Amino acid sequence: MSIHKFPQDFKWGVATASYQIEGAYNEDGRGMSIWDTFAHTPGKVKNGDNGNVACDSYHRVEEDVQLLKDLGVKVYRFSVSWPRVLPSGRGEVNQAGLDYYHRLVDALVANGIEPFCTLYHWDLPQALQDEGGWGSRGTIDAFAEYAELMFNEFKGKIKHWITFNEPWCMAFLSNYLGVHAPGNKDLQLAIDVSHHLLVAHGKAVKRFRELGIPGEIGIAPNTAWAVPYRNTEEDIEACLRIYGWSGDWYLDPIYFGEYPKFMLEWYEKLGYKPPVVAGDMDIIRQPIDFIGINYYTSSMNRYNPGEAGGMLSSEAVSLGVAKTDIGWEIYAEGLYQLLRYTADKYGNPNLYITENGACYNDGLEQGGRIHDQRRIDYLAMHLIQASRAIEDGINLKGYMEWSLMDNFEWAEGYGMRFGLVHVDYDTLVRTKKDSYYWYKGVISRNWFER
Ligand SMILES: OC[C@@H]1[C@@H](O)[C@H](O)[C@@H](O)c2nc(CNc3ccccc3)cn21
Repeated sequence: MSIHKFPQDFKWGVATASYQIEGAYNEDGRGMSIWDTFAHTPGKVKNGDNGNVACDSYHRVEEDVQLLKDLGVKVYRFSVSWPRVLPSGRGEVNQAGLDYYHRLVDALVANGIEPFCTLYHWDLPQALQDEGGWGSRGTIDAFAEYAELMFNEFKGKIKHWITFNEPWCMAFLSNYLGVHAPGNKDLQLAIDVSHHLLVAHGKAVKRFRELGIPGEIGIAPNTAWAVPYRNTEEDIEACLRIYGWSGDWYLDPIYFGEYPKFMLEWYEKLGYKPPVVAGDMDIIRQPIDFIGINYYTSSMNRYNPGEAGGMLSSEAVSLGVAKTDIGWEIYAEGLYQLLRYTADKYGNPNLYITENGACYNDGLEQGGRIHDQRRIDYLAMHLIQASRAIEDGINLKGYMEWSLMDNFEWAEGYGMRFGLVHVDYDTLVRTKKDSYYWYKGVISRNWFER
């Protein structure tokens, strides 16, 4: 057994997202989002689930903040529903929507919890999608205006801002693979979306600086680590393309002002390229204060130019390790390798683990307890790697576990549970799981033994 310690000022937290927990999808002036449209479309989400009610967090601010206070977190990462504050995506503000986030932020601050605000966690106003969504350059300025509204409204209250959660999901999962809203399957569109969101990110960061908003701003790519099947150039390059796809493709323009050459050449070989307009790359490369790392799993990849290798000629093969209940392989070493790679490539910037967690669908036992020992084991394994990274000089500043509570798991619906707190979706009763108490202990001690 060893002791795993963390710095005194380490920011322990948990994360959620608006569409996954709020509900109240058609209340108090909220506009429709692309996820309302997608989830209401038969066949898109398992069991026909949707976020109409979700965890009803819109009506349970005090109850949920009490869960956060009891847990002892220093920060709470949540996202804002853009159509709740701007029902049409731009123009008329919905004051009731802003009031909800003021209630949440004021309750957090009153309980000594720092709000960590994600501006965009996938719920684009449907009105903007009707004009082309992220495939249209018009959405760039709409986002910049939305961001400016939120910066001014919460100036001094919210001091940690994330522009986008997982650009790869916004672009490729949603517009090339078609798994998420709006469900397109068009590679050039996905490349266009990637570029437009990067320009939107840059414009928002630029306004953040120009407005003199106190605090820090960053972005949270979902960076998948990949292990080469064989130590060959072909398999190593197949791995480079995997995390180049979801990480470097977004972080290189921000840190270096240009897309990664090896990925550009790959796409151009297939006949695709980003729709760069003069001046775009200078906007994108606004300096940011941190990178958010969302890490869950890794893959083992090998070169395969055939169908199994897909668009990147990179085929995933099993790591031969245990999987969580959603089928993702458990590979904690991948978290360390990803942190190392990111620190080495981008000049050891401040990093937060903005998401890390596990899907285990343990249910209520006799006596109302939920014994999710597998989640505790998963978290411990990954926190060991986080502590190792800090000891190796990586500027890891915090860890936000996904997620505070079970919630709407996108195309999987409510069948996949990631929460430290169990939610009964019939009664909406919250029940703390064993992992909640374990994580509470880690936070209070700032170390753990394993
Ligand atoms: O799937 C768990 C969470 C999800 O609930 C969060 O909203 C999202 O930010 C999130 N990202 C990942 C990793 N990337 C990913 C997302 C969707 C499908 C496959 C992988 C996992 N998660």
